Amino acid sequence: MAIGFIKKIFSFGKDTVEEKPVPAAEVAPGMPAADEAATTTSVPSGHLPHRGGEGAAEATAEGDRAASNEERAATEEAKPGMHDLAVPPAPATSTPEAISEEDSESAGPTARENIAVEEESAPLPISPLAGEMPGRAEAGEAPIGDVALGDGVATPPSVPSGHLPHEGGDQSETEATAEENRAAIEEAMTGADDCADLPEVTQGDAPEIATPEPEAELENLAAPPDIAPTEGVEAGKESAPILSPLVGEMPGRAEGVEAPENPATAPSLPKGFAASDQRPKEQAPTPQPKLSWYQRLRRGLARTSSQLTGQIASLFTKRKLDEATLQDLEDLLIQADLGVETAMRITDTLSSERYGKDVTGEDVSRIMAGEITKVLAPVAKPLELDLSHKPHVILVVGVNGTGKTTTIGKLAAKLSGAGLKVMLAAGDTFRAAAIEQLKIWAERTKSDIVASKLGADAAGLAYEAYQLAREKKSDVLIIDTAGRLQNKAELMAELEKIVRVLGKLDPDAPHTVLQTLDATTGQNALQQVEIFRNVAGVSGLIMTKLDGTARGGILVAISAKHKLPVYFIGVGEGVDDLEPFEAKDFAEAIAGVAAA
Ligand SMILES: Nc1nc2c(ncn2[C@@H]2O[C@H](COP(=O)(O)OP(=O)(O)OP(=O)(O)O)[C@@H](O)[C@H]2O)c(=O)[nH]1
Repeated sequence: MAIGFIKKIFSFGKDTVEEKPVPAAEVAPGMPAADEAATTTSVPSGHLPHRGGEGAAEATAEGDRAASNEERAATEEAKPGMHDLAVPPAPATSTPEAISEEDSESAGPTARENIAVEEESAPLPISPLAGEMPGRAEAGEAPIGDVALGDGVATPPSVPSGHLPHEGGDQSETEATAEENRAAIEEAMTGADDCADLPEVTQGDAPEIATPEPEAELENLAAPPDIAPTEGVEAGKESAPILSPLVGEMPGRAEGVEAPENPATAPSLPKGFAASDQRPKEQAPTPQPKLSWYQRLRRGLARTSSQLTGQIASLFTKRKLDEATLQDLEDLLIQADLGVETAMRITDTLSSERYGKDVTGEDVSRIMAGEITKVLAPVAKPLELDLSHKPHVILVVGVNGTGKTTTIGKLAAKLSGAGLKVMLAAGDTFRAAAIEQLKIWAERTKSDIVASKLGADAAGLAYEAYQLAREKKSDVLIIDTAGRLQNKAELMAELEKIVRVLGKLDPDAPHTVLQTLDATTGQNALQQVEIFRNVAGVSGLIMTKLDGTARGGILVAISAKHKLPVYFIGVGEGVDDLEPFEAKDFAEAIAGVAAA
């Protein structure tokens, strides 16, 4: 094997490629020959992630999600081993280092037998949806760890958007087929705009349970023979045949009552009359052109900026700049989540330029945009991939619903679109819909996928996925994780374990730990970063949902405090709605000044 080879540093998002020699010692076990590493395709955009963090702040509960996370803990307790899954046609494994101590029970070779690897565009089976899975229900039903994927739990037709329900509901038998289920999820994942306002399915929404077709079973995941019927699910019950009503019972066909032949036919007018129809003609709706990502960003931040500019304008009406005004301005900026540090930067600059003089709202906005840009510019960095790792491992972490799975899909699309070999690992083993969602993303983006069943050990899955990605010579492995509140100690410990287990295969892995932040969150996001950074070594951020009613100011406060790279921003649910983070664009959008 060649010792000296070229380590290619790929910057993903911006800029270009940098080459530097790598000492042989850096080559991970199982690494391919140097020439293999060097032949990888170029990727869009440069910066090395940094890891680690300072002391964690005390966490606070995030009300409405707390209950479901407690259930997750219960699910965790009750989840079965992975050995009850059927063996997939897995490639031969060379386990470079055995997992020992407390990790061995989950990440050892037995776990390997239970992982399903699906090649790109293989037909996928349908799995039950998140909220309908036992162990996820609000009512605290017992988890059914033994239920393999493919035990179809269908989406009720009213399930909104790509974010499938987290909460459970009553279960009932339906005629839904696996295909319908899958179609519903796919539709939900694409119908961003249409679904944005739909309510989340709650416990009372009675999700439906589909009777799975035998062929719809996962080819490599089988239900164990001793599967117990879960509460609310009547296993093996035959569905009643659908009977059409008798003719006499049909509306308008009751005995002796014949429906008018054609009620819609207008009577013919006598000679000398003419029919006129004054009703407004129905206009075919003109399709709205999709806004550019920048327009969506500005629209998303409009609430923050218009509130700020409105308040600033009224503060500076016919007033000379004095101490009291500066103090009022500082308060406004802090209320907009910008953080004390940035608020003081802005007031200091304003004071040094205009103290004792007349000041307009526009003056303030201009200075504000400039100072925010200065805070954000150092963190607006491309996501750098070191493809000599083969694979570069990206672990995606964050609180529930912050957009991890969706962001992984978007990243995979960019990477595989650039010719890289991508593997996804469905490490969110708590939520069936998350597994299904990731499978769909894998299919769409022509990525390989490693998935296991609901309730499987996430650290074991991550370990197996890493080994398989090495064997298949994937360029990038992206590992999804279950969403968790930052104040749930046991779930955070599980995340720590995933990181530790990956480190057994390569001490530098995971090479990037990405945290997704929901832009609509506000102040809590600061604390999320603090805790996840300490537990999982977050090395970079992606802020999602900046197209919604975003409170983007918090990203400024986070950047000022943590100085973590912000790689991308999410501006929609579609596959292309992920943009490299640009400090100036973002600052101008918050300050409400026109792009220069
Ligand atoms: N508008 C908008 N919606 C987004 C964006 N990113 C994700 N979403 C939506 O947010 C919801 C949650 O996204 P997921 O990707 O399921 O979030 P998650 O973090 O994986 O969720 P858990 O698995 O519960 O932890 C879905 O409806 C997504 O379509 C974005 O940039 N803009």
